[in-house]
Amino acid sequence: MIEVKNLVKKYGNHLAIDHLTFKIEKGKIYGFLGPNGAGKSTTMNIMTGYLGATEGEVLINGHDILKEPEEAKKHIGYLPEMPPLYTEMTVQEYLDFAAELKKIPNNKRESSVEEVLKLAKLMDVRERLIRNLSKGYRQRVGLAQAVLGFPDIIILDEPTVGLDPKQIIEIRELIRNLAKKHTVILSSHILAEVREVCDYIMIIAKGKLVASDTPENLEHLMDGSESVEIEAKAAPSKIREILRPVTEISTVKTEEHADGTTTAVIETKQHQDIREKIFFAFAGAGCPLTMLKTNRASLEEIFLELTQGESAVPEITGDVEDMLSEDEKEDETDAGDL
Ligand SMILES: Nc1ncnc2c1ncn2[C@@H]1O[C@H](COP(=O)(O)OP(=O)(O)OP(=O)(O)O)[C@@H](O)[C@H]1O
Repeated sequence: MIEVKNLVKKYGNHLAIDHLTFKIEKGKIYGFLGPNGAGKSTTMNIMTGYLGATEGEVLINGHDILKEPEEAKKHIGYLPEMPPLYTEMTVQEYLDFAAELKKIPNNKRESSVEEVLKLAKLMDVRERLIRNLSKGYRQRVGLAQAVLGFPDIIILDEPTVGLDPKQIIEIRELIRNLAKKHTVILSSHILAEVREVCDYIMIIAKGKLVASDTPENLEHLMDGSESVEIEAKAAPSKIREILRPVTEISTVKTEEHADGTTTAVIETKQHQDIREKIFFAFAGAGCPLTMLKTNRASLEEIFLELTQGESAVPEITGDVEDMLSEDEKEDETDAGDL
């Protein structure tokens, strides 16, 4: 569906995209995750034909975005980071105009615009001038424009920026609904958002793809990312002896405590679940286990590890309210005012 091959973008001497290669398959929600300045917007701008690449190739359903832009762009709807809205137009006028630009056939324009007005919950403001809308509503207008004509691929650069918590939930719902029929690619510096919405995450740091997988697999990705921690009433040597028959174990690190207990961090060779085996080994030896738990690296830890040294880290809370930046919180107060 989309193939990005060896993409390089230099701004002067600054290497913003450093040999990016990836494929996007049909019918999933993909998330570009990375700190500010990682190269997400640049990649999206190149993929949608807004920006030329220094090197490399982008194929959209087999069409080169630079060599056959018209054919390639037919398949894409794009919400850029700063949507170029004509603020002196009403919402309706702007979407009619966008439908014309997208070459939606005359007899389908009205119904197509009507459909996206409903979808983006813009019916009540359709006659308002865009300049009088709050940031949240403007974002919806940009989204409606991206979805207009229902292209196969919908690319959204930071789609929830500037929205209030209720709107964020609504837009996420909308994205999930879109994904039933379309391929959606969105970028975000908010980890919780990407984790919640996306089937597949691509982590970008300093213009490089540092990881790409499902959220679940990413959590298994890092070496030693899964380990079992136990505490038992025994000396370290006894614990090692009890664990010896469990062949899946690769390393055991022990720490002895003054109360006669020992904690041990046990790692396996291939992330196998060995909790039951550990339990029965200790039970068989008549040695009381006082604690047994799995330590898995969270996606937050993986993100930080992979993007270490970047200027900023993602917001990592799961709570929508907490996800708002200070600017966005200010917006929140007037988001309902239109
Ligand atoms: N027009 C430009 N001229 C020079 N440098 C640029 C330009 N646009 C982007 N950059 C630089 O390229 C790098 C990647 O920027 P980009 O906007 O793609 O990152 P991003 O991941 O989208 O970040 P953000 O979330 O802050 O938008 C950054 O270092 C940025 O400063």
